[in-house]
Amino acid sequence: MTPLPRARTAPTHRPLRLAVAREAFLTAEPVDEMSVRAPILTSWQRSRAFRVMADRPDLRFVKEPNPNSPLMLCSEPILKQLEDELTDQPISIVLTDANGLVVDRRAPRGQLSRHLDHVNLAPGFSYAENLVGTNGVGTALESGLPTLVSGHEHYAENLERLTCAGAPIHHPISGALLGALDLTTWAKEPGSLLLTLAVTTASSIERNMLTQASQDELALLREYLNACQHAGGVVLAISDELVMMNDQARQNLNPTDQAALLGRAADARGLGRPITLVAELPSGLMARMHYQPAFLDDRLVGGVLRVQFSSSSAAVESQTSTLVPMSVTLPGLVGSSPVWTRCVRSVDSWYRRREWVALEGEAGVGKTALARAVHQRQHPTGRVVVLDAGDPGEIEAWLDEVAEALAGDGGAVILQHVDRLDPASLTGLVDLLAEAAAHADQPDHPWVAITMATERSGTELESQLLPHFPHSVQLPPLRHRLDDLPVLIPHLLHRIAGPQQSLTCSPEAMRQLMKLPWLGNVGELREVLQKVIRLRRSGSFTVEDLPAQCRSGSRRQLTPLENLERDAIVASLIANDGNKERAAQEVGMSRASIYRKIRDYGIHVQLPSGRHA
Ligand SMILES: Nc1ncnc2c1ncn2[C@@H]1O[C@H](COP(=O)(O)OP(=O)(O)OP(=O)(O)O)[C@@H](O)[C@H]1O
Repeated sequence: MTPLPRARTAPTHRPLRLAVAREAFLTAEPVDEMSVRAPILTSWQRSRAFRVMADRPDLRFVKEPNPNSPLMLCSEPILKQLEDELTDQPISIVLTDANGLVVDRRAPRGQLSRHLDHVNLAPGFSYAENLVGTNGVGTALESGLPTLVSGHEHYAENLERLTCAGAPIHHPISGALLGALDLTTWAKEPGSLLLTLAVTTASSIERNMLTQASQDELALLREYLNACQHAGGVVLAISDELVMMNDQARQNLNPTDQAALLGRAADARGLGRPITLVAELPSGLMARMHYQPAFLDDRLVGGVLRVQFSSSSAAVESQTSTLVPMSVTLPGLVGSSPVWTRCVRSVDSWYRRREWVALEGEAGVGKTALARAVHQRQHPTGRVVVLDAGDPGEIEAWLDEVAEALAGDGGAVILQHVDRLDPASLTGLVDLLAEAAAHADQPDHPWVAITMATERSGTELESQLLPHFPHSVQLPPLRHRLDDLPVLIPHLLHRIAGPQQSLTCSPEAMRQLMKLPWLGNVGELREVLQKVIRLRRSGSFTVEDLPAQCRSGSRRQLTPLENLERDAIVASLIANDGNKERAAQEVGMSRASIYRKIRDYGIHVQLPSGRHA
């Protein structure tokens, strides 16, 4: 049984002082800390950081609970017994999943039940702390500890008539947080024993799960060991609660690739049939994954993923360097994620061979910065001419500038946004490049790089311009290399505010920034940090210092493969004018899955028609 921390079990019995303290907190006045228990004050601070509105909490319907989830099935007999024991007591039993979604509620008919309906403490609604603020369910889940929240300790005004005792439920083997068991009664009722009862009930559910889980997991373990012995190579096994990974996977794959594989395995885990998937991992390895479901009798208990690596050029290149690309340090640029490092290394080696390069990618990913930096690494004071085809002004004059730059002595010429040129101007540029390409191997001739967006198939650009560029490199969007944020943020703060600045990013702000999609990439990150610096120039900035657009978004950080999937869904929604059914078909998932993923990934798409999908 989980021990009860005393501070969480002894609510203040001074409701008036507590109400005054809460009022002071909500109006940003100094709070008498003697009136509020420390865990409650900490939770209020989190609620404020989450922007919960105390007078209007976000009591939203999220989804119908799944009655067949392992948590629900294992809890059922325990909840039934408790319900029988509590007959006629004004106590409601609430079960939630790990996200605070209420999956079961049992309450005696009458006033309490009606009040719970009124405050949406009902199946399908979420009581997560980031939506509702301090409460027995959300705060127990957020802190991972049994928590009693009574009357005015609730952050939301409309919960102050209640006392809630929440106890987290953990998986008995993996220790993963599965949900919370909450007992709710009127605030005027004594609540001290409620928390003890909540904790013992949560423990009974965990014990019940252990009995069930050991059978399921033994069945999965058998399949996993079988695959390790007979298939060799990288093997993973995954169930709802458990992940197993053999030594081959741990020793040969870097953590980002491991996370990507686990993300893909997690996607496949609900499938009852075998499938084979091919995907490029963040390091560039091409992985061929064979997923085999595992059953105990007729019940799906998980699946085993066997992984082979194909000999694509990227894979071979990566494998020869123990799967992690070697890093190249470039002036003014930072980043150590394998995808970014691989691009840097490639462009740098082509530059050193004086071979021209086309850099592709979304706005702000660093195409121009990378082309400039590889040149400056070799020639710190060398000539760099950057000409923007996206804003050429008078086109004849722009082409003259290009001709002059190409005729110059050595150096680098970077032509930005060439995909934005109209066909006639593109032909003019192609003629100039064709002439320059004839001398490209001479040492005093400039090295040329072009930048462009990724979509280009079937265009004149592809047929006329790209043949002059023996190499193309696709720069990854920032959301596919979020592990670079911890180095990018201090670097950009330093660049924006100069070496004197002492501003740092707090861990909680970093966690929030890692959850955002960064559609404008490093350029957008730079703008966000510029705004932060305008308001704060020293200390550590928090979520509250971030611009409003950065405070919402998906609740968790997505894995690299989840990010790829998110992008595919967004592209498909746009291509299908927001029709979710057609988009689901196109990306090969069920209608229910696409709805779930749109919600999980926090997707909001503005269609060209101006509508939102
Ligand atoms: N790895 C990096 N390290 C440090 N700064 C970076 C990095 N990548 C990009 N930046 C910075 O981000 C900003 C945007 O980069 P850049 O202009 O090169 O993007 P781009 O891909 O050429 O964008 P666009 O297509 O919109 O012109 C620049 O200020 C650049 O210095």
